[in-house]
Amino acid sequence: MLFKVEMDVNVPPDVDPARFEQLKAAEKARFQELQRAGTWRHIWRVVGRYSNVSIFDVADNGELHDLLTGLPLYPFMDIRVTALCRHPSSIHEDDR
Ligand SMILES: O=C(O)CC1=CCC(=O)O1
Repeated sequence: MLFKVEMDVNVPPDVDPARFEQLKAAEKARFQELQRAGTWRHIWRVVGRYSNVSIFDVADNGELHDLLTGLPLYPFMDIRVTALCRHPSSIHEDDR
């Protein structure tokens, strides 16, 4: 199942900068692991914001929930999820 996931990262003003850099490094490592696995299919930066738009390919809602809530930056994120399905005109067989 494909999902569009929009993530806004909110950096708390009082966060320890070194701690936040550690969390960002952990987030990047987890992202690249999931990207290699084909689960986190795409990511784009939203211009001018500390936000991204991503496409996830997971088995079900529960898998996506567990994955998102386990992200290192999850405590600092606002997340919006939109379920997607294949457009009938798509030429891509894997759009589902
Ligand atoms: O920078 C972000 O938008 C948050 C994030 C997601 C994957 C990653 O490496 O950082």
